[in-house]
Amino acid sequence: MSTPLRIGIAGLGTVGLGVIDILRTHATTIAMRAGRPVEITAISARSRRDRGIDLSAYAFEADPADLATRDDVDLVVEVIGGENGPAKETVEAALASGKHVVTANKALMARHGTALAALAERHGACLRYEAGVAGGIPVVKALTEGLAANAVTRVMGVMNGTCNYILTKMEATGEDYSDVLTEAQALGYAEADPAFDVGGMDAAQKLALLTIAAFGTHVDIDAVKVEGIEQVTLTDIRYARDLGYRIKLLGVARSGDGAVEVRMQPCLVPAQSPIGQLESVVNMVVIEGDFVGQTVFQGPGAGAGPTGSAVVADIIDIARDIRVPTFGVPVADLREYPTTTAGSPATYYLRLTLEDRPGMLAKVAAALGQHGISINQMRQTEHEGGSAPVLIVTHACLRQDLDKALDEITGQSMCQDTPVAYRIETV
Ligand SMILES: NC(=O)C1=CN([C@@H]2O[C@H](COP(=O)(O)OP(=O)(O)OC[C@H]3O[C@@H](n4cnc5c(N)ncnc54)[C@H](OP(=O)(O)O)[C@@H]3O)[C@@H](O)[C@H]2O)C=CC1
Ligand SMILES: N[C@@H](CCO)C(=O)O
Repeated sequence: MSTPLRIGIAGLGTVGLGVIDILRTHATTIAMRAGRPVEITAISARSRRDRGIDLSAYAFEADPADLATRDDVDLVVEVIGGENGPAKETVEAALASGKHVVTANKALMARHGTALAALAERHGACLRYEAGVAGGIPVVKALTEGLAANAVTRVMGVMNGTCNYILTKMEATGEDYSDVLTEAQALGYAEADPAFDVGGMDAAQKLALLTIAAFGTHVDIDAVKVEGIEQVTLTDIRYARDLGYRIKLLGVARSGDGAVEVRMQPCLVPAQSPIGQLESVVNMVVIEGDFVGQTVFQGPGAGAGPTGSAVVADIIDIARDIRVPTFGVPVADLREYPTTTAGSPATYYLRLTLEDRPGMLAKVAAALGQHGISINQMRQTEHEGGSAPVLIVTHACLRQDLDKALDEITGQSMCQDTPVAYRIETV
């Protein structure tokens, strides 16, 4: 029998327990695929409370950094979470001891990934993070292996299951935003602090990781333009639907003009497009390469099973001694490439709540026209009291010009509410 790969699991929450379940359920198959047994030897969590399964066969470490340096651990699974603190200390301790690390922690990887990858390289260890990007979808592997022949031109997608769950459930049931968020938390989809989900940062971290692997560049997570879904209302979800669109928290990274444009924001996409049809916790990542064209990856983006599946796949690769650099190329070969938030031209959806008096629409059209923005569609919906809700779809324009026009409209006190503007993305 070949030497087992011995695993220490730091974190026994949704993902940690999912990993243990898969390693136990498929122990025989995994051993055949990995070419050797994969055995859990040690675990760590904050408390030793009952987790509904028998964990007595494994050594327990109260401090996950101690687990990381145990002699009977060859590979550490870090599923604690957080960009610093115990997660970072555990991963650093493991890599510095030459132990492999598999993590689901995109916050850690987006902030410190290249430094950690360099540490792994120095100590001859592997650092993998498939589960950190789009849950169960093997999209990191697709970029760093399956599509390695290509120059990537664009990566985009829906990468936060919690947000897609909220947006689609609100649309289907009319339920309140906060009630649906509570459901997503109960299902184990949300981050420990769900503000990372609904504020867009969780998805932005995933997009940053894909950008590094796709374009071979360093990415400063703080330079990524991030907007969340907290301000998205059922009213806009329904109006967008009436116009043939759905609102998605969409991430886009594209190269051009000597920079990479990276942004994560709520956008309208055609309702009939593959991204427009995504329901519930499902994620989708679209990768475009110069030789392959467009490839589309779809699957569950969160939850114990899908995320555990990605963690275990990384473990199996390491057990097989497959050594792919963390971001597809050695850290020294990653380029400095500016990240731009300038944004390419796009059409926009606008909702304005105008005062219901003569000449208002003409003033709006004039303000848009003065900034070179022409109107493609305009629809006035039912009047409410003294206000007249107006929906506008523009022709392609730059966001900075639109913002100037909206400032002018707001400055002239024509609107009773702050104007709503969402980019309409070509997908
Ligand atoms: N949930 C999901 O669907 C997905 C999560 N991820 C990522 O996976 C990681 C884990 O997420 P998830 O499982 O949901 O998180 P949970 O909050 O469910 O679990 C976190 C675990 O870490 C343990 N922990 C926290 N602090 C310490 C510490 N100081 N020492 C030891 N253990 C500690 C907790 O212990 P205790 O239980 O005792 O409190 C808990 O078991 C995160 O990085 C997350 O972003 C990635 C993809 C999907
Ligand atoms: N909170 C994340 C987990 C998966 O990374 C989500 O909802 O997508």
